[in-house]
Amino acid sequence: MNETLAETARPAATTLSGLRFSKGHGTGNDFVLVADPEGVHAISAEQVAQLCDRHRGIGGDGLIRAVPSRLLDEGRQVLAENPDAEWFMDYRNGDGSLSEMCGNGVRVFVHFLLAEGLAELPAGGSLTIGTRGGVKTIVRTGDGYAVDMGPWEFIFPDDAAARAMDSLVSADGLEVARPALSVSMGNPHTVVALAELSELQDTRLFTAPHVDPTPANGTNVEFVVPAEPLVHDGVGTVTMRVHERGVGETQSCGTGACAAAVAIRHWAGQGAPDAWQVKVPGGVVGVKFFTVAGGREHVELSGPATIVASGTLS
Ligand SMILES: N[C@@H](CCC[C@H](N)C(=O)O)C(=O)O
Repeated sequence: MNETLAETARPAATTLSGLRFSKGHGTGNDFVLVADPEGVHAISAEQVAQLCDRHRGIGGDGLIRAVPSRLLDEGRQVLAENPDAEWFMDYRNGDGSLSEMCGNGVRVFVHFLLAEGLAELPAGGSLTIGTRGGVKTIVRTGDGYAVDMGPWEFIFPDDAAARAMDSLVSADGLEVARPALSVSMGNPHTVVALAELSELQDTRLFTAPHVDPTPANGTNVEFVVPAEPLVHDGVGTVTMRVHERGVGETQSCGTGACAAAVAIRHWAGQGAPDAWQVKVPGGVVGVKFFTVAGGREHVELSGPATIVASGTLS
């Protein structure tokens, strides 16, 4: 199991029997969702792995527990930053490991809170939630939600602005190791550019790509092919496949799409657009760069969110 983030002290694992759950996805990145308004369901890493098992469980790339921020140590830190962040997205990867952030998960989480009547998001309004990657603000869009994901950063910052690449990635199906750039969206990503869609198809992601050097807490690896031409009507387009830390290949990764847009824009240089569409096996997500008060650049991720089923664990 991926030991990425320190576990804080938690109560003994909950009994799963009788627990209500929903199943949802954002562009095919799928999650088991559990509402825990009393903060009494400390679902352990092992239980998450059981529930996310695609043959013996419900199946999912990760599990999201909705818990009031005031009932979690990490949540209380978030409340100090923003007292409006009533709900905390307690996210775990399918293998039970913690991650700081999940971009598709945030949209599905908000959709779940609304469906369960736990929060309100009136048209024109916004909802603020807590995550291990900080406070996120969400608004509705025509076909889903847009999330202010906050700022991005280079993971290996030395001279990064001047440098195109900082690591080498090898994967089954790629004959030689490829140069890559590592970007943090709260969680770690390593973006590898490929020249052709056929090369992207031939890359095999059953096993984790090898990244050298690997970011300290492991990394999610995005393989991207820029469109030709790259920009159409002011919007850049990129096609992406991803191998996620703690999961394996997934149909989509929201934070990965943001990291891919950061890397491609960096490689494209001056004049590259601030609006991107990222095509993933499970659909399309939008990424935009914008400047907030104080001059810092933030990334917005947009896309759909769907709840497909709800039930009770036996
Ligand atoms: N699929 C997510 C990212 C989930 C976490 C990731 N596997 C990690 O360990 O950082 C997304 O949509 O961002």
